[in-house]
Amino acid sequence: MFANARTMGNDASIHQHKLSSNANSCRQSRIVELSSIVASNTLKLDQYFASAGVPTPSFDIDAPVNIPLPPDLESLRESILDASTELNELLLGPRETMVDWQFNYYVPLHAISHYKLAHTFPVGEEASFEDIAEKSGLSTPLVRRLLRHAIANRIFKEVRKGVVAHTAMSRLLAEDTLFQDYVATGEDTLRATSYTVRAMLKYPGSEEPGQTGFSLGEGSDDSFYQIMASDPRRAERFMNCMIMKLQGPGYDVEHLAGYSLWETLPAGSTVVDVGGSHGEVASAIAKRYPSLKFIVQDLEATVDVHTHLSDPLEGRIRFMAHNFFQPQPVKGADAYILRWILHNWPDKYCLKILRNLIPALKTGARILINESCLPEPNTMPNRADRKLRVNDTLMLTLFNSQERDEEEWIDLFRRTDQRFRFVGMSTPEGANLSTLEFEWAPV
Ligand SMILES: C[S@@+](CC[C@H](N)C(=O)[O-])C[C@H]1O[C@@H](n2cnc3c(N)ncnc32)[C@H](O)[C@@H]1O
Repeated sequence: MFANARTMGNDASIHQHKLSSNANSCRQSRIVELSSIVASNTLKLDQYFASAGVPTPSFDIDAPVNIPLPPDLESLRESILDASTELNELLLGPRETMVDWQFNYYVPLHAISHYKLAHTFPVGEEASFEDIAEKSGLSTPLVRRLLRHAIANRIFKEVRKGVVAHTAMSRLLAEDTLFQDYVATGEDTLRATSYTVRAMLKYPGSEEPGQTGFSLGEGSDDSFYQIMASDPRRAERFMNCMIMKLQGPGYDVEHLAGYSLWETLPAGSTVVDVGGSHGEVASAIAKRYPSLKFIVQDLEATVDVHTHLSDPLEGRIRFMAHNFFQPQPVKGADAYILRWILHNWPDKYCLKILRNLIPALKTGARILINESCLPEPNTMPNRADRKLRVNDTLMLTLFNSQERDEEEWIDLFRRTDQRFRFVGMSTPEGANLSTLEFEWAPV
């Protein structure tokens, strides 16, 4: 009887195999389709690495921390990442995909950051858990547990039992100060994240920057910027974290400097960059268009320290302290830029910022918004879409603000004043930010 059952079982599995082979010969399953995308595109990348003499990706201490690729191959890399993520999640299945078993990934990272564990021995050398414990003041068992969690994520490696060495990732933690600040800031962001729904419950529908997950997590009614202003080191850490996040071609100011409006402006035109920070955008446009003049406005504390410009730009770029919640003092300029300003503010405050421009606007003046523009559903590769949605929720957590789609941007201007005319939107190849152009058209 047992023998029969075994035979039946074998027959059944053979039958099942035949069925799935037949199905596959009719139509490839999604997982096979994805694995083919991964295989063929990875082969192309590997051929490029070999022909360009670029090392293939690795976590060795000397490995490049970014993968340097020309734009056409960058899109190939994205397609591999998208396909392999989908394949991974299909094979995990719905339940395991949603169960975030890495929810405390940041505990070892924060411990490494606080106790400077990556600094306890030089890159290229080895250290025992005991050595690291002695230098950090933590106990050996705690160091072992925390580092083995990190090691499972390729941060350090255990070269022999009880002895660790650096990988490319632990090297970043040891040597890259921007990256160190990025990790340290993650602690603030995680706390704020875990308070987001609590803030929504406590302040339903709030558009106040002091009623966010961030503020609630801090036990404060102050906004993110007020809290940062009270702690200069924390503010610097956050700024470094932003600099790190924005490295790479997607956020390059050259995308905005290449915008079509600049070449149509008459010689001597004035462009105002509202909240223009260090003047990077103004400098990039000024270098390409020597006949344009710029005024960069920001809060007093920011503009004071950023007055060093290269000679040819001196005289064409002027810095001015201006709070954009006050009426715009530069009247009759040809264009006003707001790059990455409005996504930090809920609609209620965006309306105030935009209405403060109106008394200064001459007929035909252009307002350029340079911001993320959320895509229509199902129009963007999944990884890029996830990044945008992560940022949108982060805006909620930190500011009670949001990222917006094209319709929402147009609607924001319509609600500000019906006399704004939408001219158009463009997103250059490879840019993470879109430019939306509006014209002041009172008649
Ligand atoms: C996300 S940054 C964008 C900076 C710059 N536009 C860019 O694209 O790199 C926001 C800027 O708004 C400035 N800012 C914040 N509140 C402001 C206010 N009330 N008035 C003027 N500038 C302000 C900040 O100092 C900061 O430089």
